[in-house]
Amino acid sequence: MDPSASKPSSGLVAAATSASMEAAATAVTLPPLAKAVDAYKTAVGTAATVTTYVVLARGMARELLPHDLRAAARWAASLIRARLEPAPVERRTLVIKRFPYSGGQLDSGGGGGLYDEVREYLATRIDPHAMRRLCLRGGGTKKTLSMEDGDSMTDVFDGVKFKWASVAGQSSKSKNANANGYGTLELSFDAEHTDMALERYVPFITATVAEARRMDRALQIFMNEGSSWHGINHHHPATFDTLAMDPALKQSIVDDLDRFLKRRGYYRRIGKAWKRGYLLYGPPGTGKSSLVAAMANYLRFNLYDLDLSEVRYNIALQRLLSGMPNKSILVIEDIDCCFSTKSRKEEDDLSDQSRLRSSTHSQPGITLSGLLNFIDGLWSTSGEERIIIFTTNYKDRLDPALLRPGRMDMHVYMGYCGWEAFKTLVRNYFLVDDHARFPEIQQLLSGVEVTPAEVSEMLLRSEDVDVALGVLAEFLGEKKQAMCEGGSVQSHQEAEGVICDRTVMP
Ligand SMILES: Nc1ncnc2c1ncn2[C@@H]1O[C@H](COP(=O)(O)OP(=O)(O)OP(=O)(O)O)[C@@H](O)[C@H]1O
Repeated sequence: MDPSASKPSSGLVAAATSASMEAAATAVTLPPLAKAVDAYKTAVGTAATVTTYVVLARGMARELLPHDLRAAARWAASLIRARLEPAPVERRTLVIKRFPYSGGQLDSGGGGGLYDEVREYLATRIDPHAMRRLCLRGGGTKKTLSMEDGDSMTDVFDGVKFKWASVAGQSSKSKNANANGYGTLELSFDAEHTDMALERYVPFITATVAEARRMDRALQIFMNEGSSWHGINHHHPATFDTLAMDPALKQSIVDDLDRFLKRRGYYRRIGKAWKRGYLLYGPPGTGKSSLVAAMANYLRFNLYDLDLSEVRYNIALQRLLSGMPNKSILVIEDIDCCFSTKSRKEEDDLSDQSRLRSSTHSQPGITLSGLLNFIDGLWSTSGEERIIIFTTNYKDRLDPALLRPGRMDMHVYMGYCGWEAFKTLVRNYFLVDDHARFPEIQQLLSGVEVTPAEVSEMLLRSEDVDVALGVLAEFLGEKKQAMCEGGSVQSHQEAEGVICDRTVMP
């Protein structure tokens, strides 16, 4: 056989083989775009087929199924759809209007009204970075941010979103310039949170603003004239930082106050009046008045400094005490000097008739039992969150009725200047924590009775710490000498103050 005769056929075979190889190569190297196009074509084809079937099925159903059956199917389909689709959330909106005071003046100066309270509250919640436009108002150091009319912001309370919108007033209705201010604040929220908005969120705003205003206000000290109080601004600079006393004692007072403030619910539950009594005792110049001022500054409570020598009748005392608001401190200084030495027992032994006389206008004079009864009785129930402080230089002269447990909850001894108190004073006056003369002064302090007031006076003699400490060392040396010559031996048991908590606060 001629080998050439088989050539063409082998050429065809070769050509066919190479074509199939090319096709195979093309299939292997098909680019992703081409694959996507193929997939798209397949999908379109499938969709067209499905659509055709649906149209056919609907046509057949229309032809074959009776009208009632079709209506039932439609109803079932809509029911399923309603179940699957989330229901539109119902919203509620509270409109808070800015009402004018009588005489057309707007309620705008923070003087009251829910509108102002909400504005003040929102000023603390606004995120300046999240708002495109903001209003800045106020002057001096007090500036507040608020939303522009037409803007809105979201506040989250207890995990729930509350949306606030500022809506412009309708100034076009009136030519009156004041009308520009009749804007409203609108609070919107999901309907299911209506109770929360009204019963918790809005009261929370009101309480937050009231507290912020209280912390912001200037403190006042009231003094009694007759049966009324007269207040002046109270700028006593004493704070717990500046008070020179044993750090542990100081901390225990601060902790006690903090606990007291948090205990509204607790006092209600146990059926006790929400008040706390402190008896501060110790020699003159040890800082009792300074501690009272520090407590007032810490709590931001106004002080009511009661001068009992000004009060002649129990009825006047009752009027004064009833006139004290919540969150205030009643101070009676030198309580040992306020009453005659007549003991509570003797007072209790008085006949009914004499007691009646002592509580009427016919017999002037305030009795200790009258004061205590009123503080424990009516006064306790007519207000909340009140502190009573008695001070004395002579605790041993006090009537036992004042000292019995439950009356003055905490007894605080303000003692002579010890080492820690001295270091606080030097830090306050010279901003130094250590000095070459400290060891010498520490030694001297351990042997003399010197009050923080005396030490303060010496430190004030010079602005130069070296000179002032030299003056103090000399003063302490002289005191020590005088005491040695007088043969007095110092007991410094209470040098830095001792605390005696009569009723342990749970
Ligand atoms: N513990 C203290 N810490 C800081 N300063 C004090 C302290 N004690 C006294 N001082 C200084 O002495 C001055 C008088 O003190 P303060 O009136 O507080 O003492 P007091 O114990 O209330 O005296 P008195 O019993 O005479 O009323 C204060 O203004 C203060 O400058």
